[in-house]
Amino acid sequence: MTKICCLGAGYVGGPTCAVIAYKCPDVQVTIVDLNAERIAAWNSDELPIFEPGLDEVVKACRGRNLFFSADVDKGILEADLIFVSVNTPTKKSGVGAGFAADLAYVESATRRIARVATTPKIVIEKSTVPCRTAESMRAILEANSRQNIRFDILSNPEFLAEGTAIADLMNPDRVLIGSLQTPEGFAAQKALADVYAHWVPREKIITMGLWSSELSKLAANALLAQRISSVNALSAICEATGADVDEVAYACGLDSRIGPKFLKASVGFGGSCFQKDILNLVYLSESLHLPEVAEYWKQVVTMNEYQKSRFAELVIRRLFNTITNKHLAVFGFAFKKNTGDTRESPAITLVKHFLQEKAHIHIYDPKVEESQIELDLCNPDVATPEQYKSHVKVYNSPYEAAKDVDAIVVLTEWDEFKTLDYRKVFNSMNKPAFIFDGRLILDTQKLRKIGFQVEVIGRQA
Ligand SMILES: NC(=O)c1ccc[n+]([C@@H]2O[C@H](COP(=O)([O-])OP(=O)(O)OC[C@H]3O[C@@H](n4cnc5c(N)ncnc54)[C@H](O)[C@@H]3O)[C@@H](O)[C@H]2O)c1
Ligand SMILES: O=c1ccn([C@@H]2O[C@H](COP(=O)(O)OP(=O)(O)O[C@H]3O[C@H](CO)[C@@H](O)[C@H](O)[C@H]3O)[C@@H](O)[C@H]2O)c(=O)[nH]1
Repeated sequence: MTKICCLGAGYVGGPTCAVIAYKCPDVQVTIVDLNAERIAAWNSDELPIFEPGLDEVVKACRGRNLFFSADVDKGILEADLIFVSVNTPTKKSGVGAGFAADLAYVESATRRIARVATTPKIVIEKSTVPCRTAESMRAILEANSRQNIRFDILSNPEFLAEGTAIADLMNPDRVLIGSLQTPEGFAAQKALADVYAHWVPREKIITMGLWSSELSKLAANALLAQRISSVNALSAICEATGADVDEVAYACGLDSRIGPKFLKASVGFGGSCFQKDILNLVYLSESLHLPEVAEYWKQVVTMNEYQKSRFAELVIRRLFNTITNKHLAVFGFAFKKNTGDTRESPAITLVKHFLQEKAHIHIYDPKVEESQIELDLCNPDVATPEQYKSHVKVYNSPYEAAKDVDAIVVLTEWDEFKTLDYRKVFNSMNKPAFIFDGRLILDTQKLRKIGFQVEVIGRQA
């Protein structure tokens, strides 16, 4: 029986390896993590992350061929294939601070594999890493291995999006496997391809060299984020001219060369990946002495910041140029719908702007825990604990959150926001009652008929 171990039971390691176990009953999968609390949650009825369909997958194979454990060494010792799916955040200090990926977790995981392994291993980079990281991993493994053990390194970047992770994993557009172009590299590539081939058609499993595979992951995220910044840049032109950004995106998306996906204007993209991976690409370009290339990609992030500030300024301007002591309901705190993840959520930046203006914020999100909101806002970058206590309140219902507020600001595109009883909401609000749709999901005509003052990204009032 093939044995797989995954280092890192996070948003990627958990769902990815759970789906492997689900689709490959003949493979034993053990997901390990240094964080024992997270492992305990994976072994409980309340999984540590919310992802549609994940519960069913985990419950179907946990204890059968899927195991969650804090015993990292045992997982490494027993496995034939080891996924490294640890976090690679943007560096906060030192060389490359604010841009480069912090590879400390990848390195420490690699050193642990080298120290513990007693049999040959195929080590698979699942984390998103800068180009040529596999080379450093190989050097560490070869220099630190106790006996003369063979390690083969593969790059197998993950393309799942949160909120649709299980569907993406069950039916991926492609599975990418990079390896050294040597007979041993090809053999390792085949061993991993055979696992995916349990459910992914062979023609969707594509293979290439290590460096192309590593770079493809950064490139895919950069191209996706670039589309959003492009449509958001157009949204500013629409607001100034009377064009409608949804109509413009629709017209452009019908061109088969452009395609309709990822052209939804918004208050800005969030999530743990886009900004981090573009900054990583910017750093890589600078390191390669390609300043024009670096500047080009950096603009995608600059535009995203501009979009968030632009929206905050719109709210303040429409509320008669001051929101001091006004009450605003923030609908949605997650970075997108169908996830409880708040990493780099635009809501954090928007609330920061509002708190700087001394507004009172009522937050409602169907999936984000109050403790998470406090963690995100109560930090030196956003608000002091006193400010948080006196100016932020988290609610369990959108109706409660909207009571006695001057404005509602929609920041996440949760489906439930489309079908609320807005007459009831309107009646409970201060007048004039404003609603700002940062996700273009609401029926503005209906809202105006009720009496709301409505503002939408990418459309004139
Ligand atoms: N979140 C996504 O949607 C997504 C999608 C594709 C790729 N990625 C990439 O995948 C990687 C992981 O992302 P994530 O969102 O799952 O991160 P995460 O923070 O949710 O999970 C990472 C986990 O790794 C654990 N860890 C760190 N060092 C370890 C070690 N030495 N041994 C065992 N466990 C260790 C941490 O405790 C943590 O639980 C990142 O490189 C990210 O860029 C993320
Ligand atoms: O047309 C769009 C599409 C998305 N977004 C926003 O963009 C952000 C990212 O959304 P999405 O890409 O759907 O979610 P992620 O989970 O961040 O997934 C991205 O990042 C992952 C981590 O690298 C990759 O694996 C995925 O392929 C890539 O889509 C969110 O704030 C969305 O609201 C828009 O504003 N407009």
